[in-house]
Amino acid sequence: MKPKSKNPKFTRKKKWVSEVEEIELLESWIEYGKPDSGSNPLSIKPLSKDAPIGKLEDNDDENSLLLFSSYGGCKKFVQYPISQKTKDGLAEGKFKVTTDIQRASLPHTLCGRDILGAAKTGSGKTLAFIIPVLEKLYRARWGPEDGVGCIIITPTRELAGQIFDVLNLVGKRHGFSAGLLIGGRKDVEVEKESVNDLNILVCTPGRLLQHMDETQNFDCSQLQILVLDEADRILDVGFKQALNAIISQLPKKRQTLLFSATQTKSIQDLARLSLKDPEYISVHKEHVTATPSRLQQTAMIVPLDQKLDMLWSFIKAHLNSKILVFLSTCKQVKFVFEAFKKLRPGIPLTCLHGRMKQEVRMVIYSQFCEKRTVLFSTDVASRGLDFNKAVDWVVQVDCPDDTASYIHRVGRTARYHSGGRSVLFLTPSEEVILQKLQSAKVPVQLIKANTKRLQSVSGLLGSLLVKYPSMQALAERAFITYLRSIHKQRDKEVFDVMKLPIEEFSASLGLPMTPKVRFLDRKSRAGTVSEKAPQPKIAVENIEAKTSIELADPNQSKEEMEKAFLFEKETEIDEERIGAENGLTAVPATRILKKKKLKINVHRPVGTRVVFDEEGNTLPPLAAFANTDNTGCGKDLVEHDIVQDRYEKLREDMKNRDKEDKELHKKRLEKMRLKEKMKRRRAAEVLSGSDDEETEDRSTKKSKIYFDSDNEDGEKENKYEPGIKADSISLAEQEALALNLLSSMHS
Ligand SMILES: Nc1ncnc2c1ncn2[C@@H]1O[C@H](COP(=O)(O)OP(=O)(O)OP(=O)(O)O)[C@@H](O)[C@H]1O
Repeated sequence: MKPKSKNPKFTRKKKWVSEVEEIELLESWIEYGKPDSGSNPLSIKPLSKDAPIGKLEDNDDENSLLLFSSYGGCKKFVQYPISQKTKDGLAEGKFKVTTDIQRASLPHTLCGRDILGAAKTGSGKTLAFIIPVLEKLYRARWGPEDGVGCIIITPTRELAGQIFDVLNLVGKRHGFSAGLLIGGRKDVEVEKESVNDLNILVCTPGRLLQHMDETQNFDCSQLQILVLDEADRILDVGFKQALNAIISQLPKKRQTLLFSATQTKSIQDLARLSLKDPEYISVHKEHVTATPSRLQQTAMIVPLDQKLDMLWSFIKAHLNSKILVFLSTCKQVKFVFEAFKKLRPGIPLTCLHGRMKQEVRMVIYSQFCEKRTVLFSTDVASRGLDFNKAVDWVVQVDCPDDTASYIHRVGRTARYHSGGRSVLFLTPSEEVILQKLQSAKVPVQLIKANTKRLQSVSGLLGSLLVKYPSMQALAERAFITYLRSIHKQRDKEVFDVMKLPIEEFSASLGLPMTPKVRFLDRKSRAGTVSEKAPQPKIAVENIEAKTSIELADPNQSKEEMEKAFLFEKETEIDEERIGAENGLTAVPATRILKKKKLKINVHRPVGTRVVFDEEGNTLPPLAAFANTDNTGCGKDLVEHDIVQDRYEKLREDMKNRDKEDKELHKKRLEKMRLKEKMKRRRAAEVLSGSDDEETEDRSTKKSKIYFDSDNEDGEKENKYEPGIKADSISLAEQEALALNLLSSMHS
């Protein structure tokens, strides 16, 4: 029974389901459930006695309809007891055959039951909740004057936009009004005026709460159905407060649908949502893997300081692919995007992160849907997004927070019936996550990268940082935010900031000095690290500032390049080896961190202060940083040497680059001059054609014409030899002069 509206505005005036439509609806049900002869056609009995009867919620004051829960076997949408309007919408969207999750959940959701739906990424969960939403309101004869009947909550704005599009497509034959309420849009005031007239809200938690708090008369008291897409994320701590506040304002009597590829089963979460006997529908159970079977997943061990080299080389080897690259922080995304853009890999690059303006985010999202590019992104693009044309590769440069995050990230490829590939870069200390993935039924193959094809970019990044001072700040922020993100990770078994080669990492970003990270005592850190695990020691001296990058062989085919780069030698996940390495890391990292009170200074990198030694020479500030204990003189020197060394290399590199630039400039000038000369000669020939007899005067005339066109004031001046009047020398003389100049430049 539809709840009675307290608000006079919401009294039902119009019947939205006409008699004819109602009969059509019933006929479609009758078609699949033979009614007993002579029985009331509105009370349909199940086909078999064993099949459970799901009592459809009273959709009409007079009639109570029955629906079979055993519709699970129907493969085509046209066979379902849904309205013709929804069927038409589905047909227009070219949705004919149901997917597993749709087939498994629709019989329950259409009966009005609460469900927790779990199915692999890209398996069609969106339609699995859009259809019952439309049907619920349709059967309740919901109309514009009834206000908000459904709320769909989703964690990101892009995903909300995507769901809104599907809703518009499938529900366009219905008369419901729907609105997209997401943050970052300026028109919140306009939204406030119309939000009460909307029937279906697709929103992010923040914006919905804003309306609940600020919009006058905002009324959800008649809500019929609530959907949480990416439910586990919405129920996560990040959204906890907002969600609790939202739920407290919704009526308890409603249908609630939770969907995700990684579903929550926490009793607390379910209690928070006041679910009523929810059905747990998981199509995972029947599958061997938790990820799509068409997804080829690989992982590589890459030392932290070689990650950018690896990423660069990967991109260069896959220039014809659509690649989605995940990094852990906005600053990293910004830095890698800006730096790689300047280095021009030969494929368009874009980036997406939460700090961007919403309009820009939307443009980038739709660009990536259309074009073959590389998109650097934070986890803002990790859930739900269905990039139109298939993503070929998902590259996880930084390790995901947990297995759920991994599943969602790789789920951006291999969607519906298409295939895809993914690669995960793991630092040696993060290798343990592979075990966790395996136990979560995620089949990842550990492969070895072909290091012969690895192209180093750290030297180039160093030069970029010198050339573009703003890049230096970006690199510092990328460095610091990455370390902070690792420090903040909950799973200390996988993430241990103490195990990271910090100096080398800083150098790999092109930073001449390591920005200050306030670890407590560095000396004790060194001690703890050596106790725990062997580090990939890559000497700073070895990171050569290379000034050029090899270009990928254009004659090589795409497949060849990819194979050569990645699959030098593939190995299965070696459980014993992981176990052995785990043995080395037996000391729980949390304890060490607690004792040391790790603090990372974000605001004041040491690199901004100049320190002088006793003789007045400038010392790199890192030397001061190294001097954390009174007796650490030797260490200071080592630190100093390393930094000095790096400085020298950078300086040398810059000198070489300057030389190259000058040469280039010279050549360019030379070309210009030759062009000018040719122009003059041509002008001279034109003039000589009109008067062959003239010689002396002609040359004057010609130069006059030439110089007049160059100088609007009519002032004649020789471009190359100031002080010599152009019309005082002949053309032959001018040419000789130019040749002389050129030859002197060459020498
Ligand atoms: N029945 C269907 N017939 C044809 N295509 C479908 C059907 N259901 C879904 N799709 C298509 O499959 C793709 C993935 O669907 P959807 O985005 O709903 O997946 P999802 O399960 O929600 O994924 P994620 O877990 O990543 O959010 C979309 O392009 C969608 O159009």
